[in-house]
Amino acid sequence: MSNHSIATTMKNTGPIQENEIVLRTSDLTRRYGDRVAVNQLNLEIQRGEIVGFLGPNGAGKTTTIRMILGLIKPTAGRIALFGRDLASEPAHLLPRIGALVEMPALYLHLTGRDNLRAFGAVFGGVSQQRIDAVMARVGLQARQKDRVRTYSLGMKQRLGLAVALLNNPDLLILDEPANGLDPAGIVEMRELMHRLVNEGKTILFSSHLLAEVQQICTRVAVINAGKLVADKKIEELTRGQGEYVVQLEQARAALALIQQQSWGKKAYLDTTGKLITPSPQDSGRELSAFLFQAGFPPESLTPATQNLEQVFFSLINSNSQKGAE
Ligand SMILES: Nc1ncnc2c1ncn2[C@@H]1O[C@H](COP(=O)(O)OP(=O)(O)OP(=O)(O)O)[C@@H](O)[C@H]1O
Repeated sequence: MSNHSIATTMKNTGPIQENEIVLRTSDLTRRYGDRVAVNQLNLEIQRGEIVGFLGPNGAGKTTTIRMILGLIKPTAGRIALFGRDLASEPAHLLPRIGALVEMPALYLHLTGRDNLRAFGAVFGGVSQQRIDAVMARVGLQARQKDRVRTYSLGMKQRLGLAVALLNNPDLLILDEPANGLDPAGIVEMRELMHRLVNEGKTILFSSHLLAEVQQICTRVAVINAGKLVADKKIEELTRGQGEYVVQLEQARAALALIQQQSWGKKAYLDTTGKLITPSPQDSGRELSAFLFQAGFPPESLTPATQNLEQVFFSLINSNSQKGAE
């Protein structure tokens, strides 16, 4: 992401509806001179979703996020928040977004609590009770009277999130929220994001930690060179291609037999000795019946899945090749 730093939230101004489209970008484009940083991007996020926004370095994620936060203007295209046009009503709509972008701009010489007081004073209408609630939400009560200078990176990140939550925003935009966190901090951040979504918030977040994204997101939007290359539910994206993972004794003998079948030419053994194979008529039941009849009863048989990392790299590579053609 860029070096831009912001931790912000603004005032909540209205209820949101069930199944509401919280964010929609339509042909959103941003150019810097001749370079197209974001290229006709169409994204849609519904209330209650946690959407992972992925892409290699320089793909256009930060530029997109900065446009959604009203920090830079699109060259072309539109952004609608809660069904209303951002360009026409920024003062009404931006208060409903809380954002944590890169390292939050905190006052290091003040305590954690005084930071929230200071941001609360800028936003207006933030009560002491709200500050208590937000401190508890991010698990910083015990350290709230310590100066932020003494905080770990993970604690600063959580305080940044507390600032973003101060005014109870409907949509949270988090740019690399796990940035600099240790494994325990990453788990805490994941649980916190789950709790926030269970409370009715919607989250769009960027990350380079694909295993983390796979665990946390309901949906993933991938961009490359400013263009959307995938926008799918995690299960759809990681679903295998009709192959099965079979654990059985005599895997090698079963493989030899399967490879003689018209449907089984692509079968192989993985590094742990499991049999990875297509199935007759693409059905797990048919494969199981075949193995039983052939005298190779399977101990287990499950549809193969791909991990997000494999999917991500194949998407980015195939997209780059298309671009080069
Ligand atoms: N202020 C700017 N002036 C000129 N070019 C810019 C500016 N900001 C971003 N760009 C260019 O726009 C493209 C997209 O950058 P952006 O920071 O949005 O990518 P990103 O997906 O956030 O990358 P990363 O994962 O590295 O943070 C890059 O080619 C970048 O060099």
